Amino acid sequence: MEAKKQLGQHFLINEGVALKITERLKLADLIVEIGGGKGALTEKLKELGKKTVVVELDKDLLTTLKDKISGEDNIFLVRGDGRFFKLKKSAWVCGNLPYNVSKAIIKNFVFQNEFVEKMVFMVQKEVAETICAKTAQKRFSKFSVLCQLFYDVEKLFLVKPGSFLPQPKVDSAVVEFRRKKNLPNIDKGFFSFLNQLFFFPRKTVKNNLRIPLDEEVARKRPSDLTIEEMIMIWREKWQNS
Ligand SMILES: C[S@@+](CC[C@H](N)C(=O)[O-])C[C@H]1O[C@@H](n2cnc3c(N)ncnc32)[C@H](O)[C@@H]1O
Repeated sequence: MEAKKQLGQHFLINEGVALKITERLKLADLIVEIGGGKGALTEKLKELGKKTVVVELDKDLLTTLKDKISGEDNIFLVRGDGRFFKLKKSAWVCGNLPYNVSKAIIKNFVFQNEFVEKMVFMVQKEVAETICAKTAQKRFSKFSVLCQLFYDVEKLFLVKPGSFLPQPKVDSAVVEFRRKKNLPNIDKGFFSFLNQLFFFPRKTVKNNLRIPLDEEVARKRPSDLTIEEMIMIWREKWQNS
């Protein structure tokens, strides 16, 4: 079966990488893997002996996967879309994500943080850098903020194109998300505020928000603010404006 480009199918052929990913999941009770593919990661998850749900969008691959895990009581295959998959109980989430929708999949689980203590994802190297970027760094963006609001994030290691078949044109990296002990006290309104704050990322905070602000803050770009400063502006200025 040919790999489907539109589904970001680059299958892992480096067992060492699969092992390094699953090692981070040893303490999970329930694991959800997004994009099972031909089962490179699923097979290593099988060895952990944890209850595992594998979500795969491509029904042809589900047939391949079913053969690989036959006789396993602990592994459940589901045809589904990682961008919309809803958790009903607490789980640790992992996956070698399809590049084109990796951000949408990550957002889906970030917004279900009450169920997800840990996530380990392989993504394009630049996406990993965006996830982990800090205030004022080149890649610090709205997506970095979304990832770091509820999670401490860490880039674990790089993976070269030769670890996949077919080979992608870009490098990959594995990132870990660990839920923070103290979650920020925000509600849905904060996300509308964030959209407005980053509406024109290159413009100033003042231009984006159009509310009275301290002069020093007003002149900054959105990406020059820390997450704590964003929350403070939202609470003290935006909600009262
Ligand atoms: C990069 S491959 C990884 C496959 C396998 N886990 C591995 O490591 O070899 C990504 C997998 O995600 C699947 N996929 C693509 N879009 C998806 C989506 N929206 N939801 C769930 N799976 C998806 C693809 O069919 C493919 O099997």
